[in-house]
Amino acid sequence: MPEAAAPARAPFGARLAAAMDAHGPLCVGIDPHPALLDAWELPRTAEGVRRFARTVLEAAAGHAPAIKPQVALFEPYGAAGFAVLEELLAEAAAAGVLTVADAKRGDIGSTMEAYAAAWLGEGSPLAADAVTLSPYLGFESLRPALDLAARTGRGTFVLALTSNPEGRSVQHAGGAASVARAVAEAAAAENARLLAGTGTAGAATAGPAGRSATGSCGLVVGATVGDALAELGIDLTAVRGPLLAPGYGAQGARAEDLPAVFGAAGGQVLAASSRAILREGPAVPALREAVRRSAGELAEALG
Ligand SMILES: O=C(O)c1cc(=O)[nH]c(=O)n1[C@@H]1O[C@H](COP(=O)(O)O)[C@@H](O)[C@H]1O
Repeated sequence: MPEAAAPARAPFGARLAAAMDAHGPLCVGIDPHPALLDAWELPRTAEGVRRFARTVLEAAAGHAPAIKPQVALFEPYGAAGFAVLEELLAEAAAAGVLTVADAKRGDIGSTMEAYAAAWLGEGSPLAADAVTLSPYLGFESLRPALDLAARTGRGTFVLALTSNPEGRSVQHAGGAASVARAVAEAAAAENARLLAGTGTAGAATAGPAGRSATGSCGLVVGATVGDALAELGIDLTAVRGPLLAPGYGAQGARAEDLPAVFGAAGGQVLAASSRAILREGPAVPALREAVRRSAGELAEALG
């Protein structure tokens, strides 16, 4: 797979920190569930998904630092669905909104190279600012994506403690030496390496405490995980990277719950919300109001 020359793009960690300073800690999920398309009186087709995604982007632009399209909900439309995703990523870039492709990729290293090229590679039509990754084939199996992200100024969010209750059975395994803790420590090592290096994968910023030196290797830590961090002895401030926190909104976590969950790492949190906002559509003003309300309560809770 040919790789185009690396661009003059600031590292993802620094770009996200700046965007969060400007617009707060909300990532708007774009999850075009069939039931939401019905509620918005849109067809269950790629064209329906296109109109849905454009509407959400219009409501979010200027009011949230990032959007997170859920790739699974574009996939059922095949090539036409991926074409809509490509358009959305390009339109978000033009609107100055960062994109997190929620693809949860993870495979053996040689295959991971191809996933990395698709979601993080220069010139790829599906390249986003960051992609979600699953580390359950071993954190180092993600190396091709981590390295390509560093070269292209893009980022990764690696699943550590997911928002669903079933996640515990794998992520808490090992007790004091839990799987989740190993993932967090590997991300911390990655960011330490990148921040000490050439400056291509993270950068010092003047943001609030917790974002003062933000690497480009983030973690996914659900807003619903309760006291799991204390229970497992995980220090997320040591990760020095952004924390994507789904579970806020439709899955039950409230903004006021976040300080207790994340403690001193609150400044690193980018809370993701999809259905709780999307249910307010299809009118752009109502959606925008939901975005502003969520962004406001998150900013107040996280400081
Ligand atoms: O990686 C994710 O974003 C993710 C990780 C996780 O632990 N839990 C989780 O809900 N998500 C995603 O975040 C979104 C949550 O959607 P809502 O529950 O509608 O806000 C979905 O697209 C999920 O796939």
